[in-house]
Amino acid sequence: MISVEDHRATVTELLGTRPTTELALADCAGLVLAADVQADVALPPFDNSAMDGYAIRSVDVVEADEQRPVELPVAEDIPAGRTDIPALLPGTAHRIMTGAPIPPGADSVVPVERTSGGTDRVSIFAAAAPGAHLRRTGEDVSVGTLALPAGSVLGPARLGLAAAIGLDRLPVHAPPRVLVVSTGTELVLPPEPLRHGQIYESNSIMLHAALRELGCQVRTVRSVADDVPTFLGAVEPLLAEADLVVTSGGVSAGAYEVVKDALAEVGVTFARVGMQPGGPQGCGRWNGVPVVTLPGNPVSVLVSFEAFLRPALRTALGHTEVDRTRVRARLTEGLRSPDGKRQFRRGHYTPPDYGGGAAQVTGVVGPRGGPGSHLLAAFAQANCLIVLPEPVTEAAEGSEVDVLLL
Ligand SMILES: Nc1nc2c(c(=O)[nH]1)N[C@H]1C(S)=C(S)[C@@H](COP(=O)(O)OP(=O)(O)OC[C@H]3O[C@@H](n4cnc5c(N)ncnc54)[C@H](O)[C@@H]3O)O[C@H]1N2
Ligand code: MOO
Repeated sequence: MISVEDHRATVTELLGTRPTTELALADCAGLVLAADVQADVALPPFDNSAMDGYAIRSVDVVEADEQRPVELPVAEDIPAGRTDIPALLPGTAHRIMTGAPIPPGADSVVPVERTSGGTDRVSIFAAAAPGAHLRRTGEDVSVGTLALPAGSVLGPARLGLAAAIGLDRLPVHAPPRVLVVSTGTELVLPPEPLRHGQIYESNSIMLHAALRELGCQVRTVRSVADDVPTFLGAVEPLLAEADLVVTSGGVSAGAYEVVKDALAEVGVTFARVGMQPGGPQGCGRWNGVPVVTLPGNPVSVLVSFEAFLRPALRTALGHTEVDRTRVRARLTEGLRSPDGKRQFRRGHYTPPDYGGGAAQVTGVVGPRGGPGSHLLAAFAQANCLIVLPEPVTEAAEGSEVDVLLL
């Protein structure tokens, strides 16, 4: 039996590091930037108005108040997008909209609410401090500065910044093309009705969702019969277009272990990992393509994904944070775990309540469902995995345990 750490290290090494590619911004969400990005455009690119109102010289309205408004002729109208901007002459105003360039000569903007709102002449009801409601060139980003360092995870704000400085593509660690293959003669797909002995296929849908969350491109083959020639015939032609193959099922000790039977021949190795669920695992290369074989039980599939594939793929994609957030929490009920195996129980974590009189510092966690690896509905109610280390056989109610937040 191999340890969880050893198998995780093997899978991580197998997947390696993804090469760099350039992708359109819309395809970069969740990926990791592969090189520093300098700004060639300042933000804002020009001095502009933060308000709809009137661009003025502050000296022209120092005396203005509600009782004695200052009236100015409105010389120009400057909507956002106007590119020819006439200078402001002393004793005049330009009507201006939010985001429009400040005319040369103006040093302040009076919001429309503090004026009569006129288009020929305007009464200004309040003095304006120099610089009021102006957004200065480069106050957010100046030309030549580092806008985004390599290693940045490209979330909405960072992609927005890249777009704002005029980029339409970014260098990222290329998302792998993952081929997901579910095996099992018992598997059927809707709308086919279930006959006794059949079940609906669900593992490929879980894996697809989990892989998409990491930014992978996913192709699925949803129900391959437990027959070696059928399996090879369905998967081998697709290998050339895959950077990784992930299979489910057919790897334990039965008489019809299609994945094991087909892939042991080509050099994929199979072993038992000291964990529950997810004991039977395999990995290796098939025609040079990395293959990770997961056990078929649905809960085992998703727990194996969390334990091995998620950290390996995040490493491959250039993330520095590859693990789930780990917290300590008090068990709301006692749990048992097999000796010598790391147990991952599905749980529901409630964070500490810092309010009120008796502030708690530790959250609480309770299991969802038993240890059985077929209990998918219980997993669907969970928000965490409770980790009971290999030597632990009992964790009492009220004791502190490690929790991985999903
Ligand atoms: N004699 C032994 N039997 C089993 C052992 C063992 O060590 N000795 N290990 C058990 C453990 S632990 C697991 S996990 C499973 C893993 O078996 P396989 O990887 O060969 O998976 P299958 O037998 O193909 O399927 C297991 C289970 O999951 C259902 N399944 C499979 N694929 C899907 C899918 N795509 N969607 C939904 N459900 C699926 C399948 O119908 C089975 O019920 O072996 C134990 N047995
Ligand atoms: O190890 Mo199996 O994955 O428990 O059900």
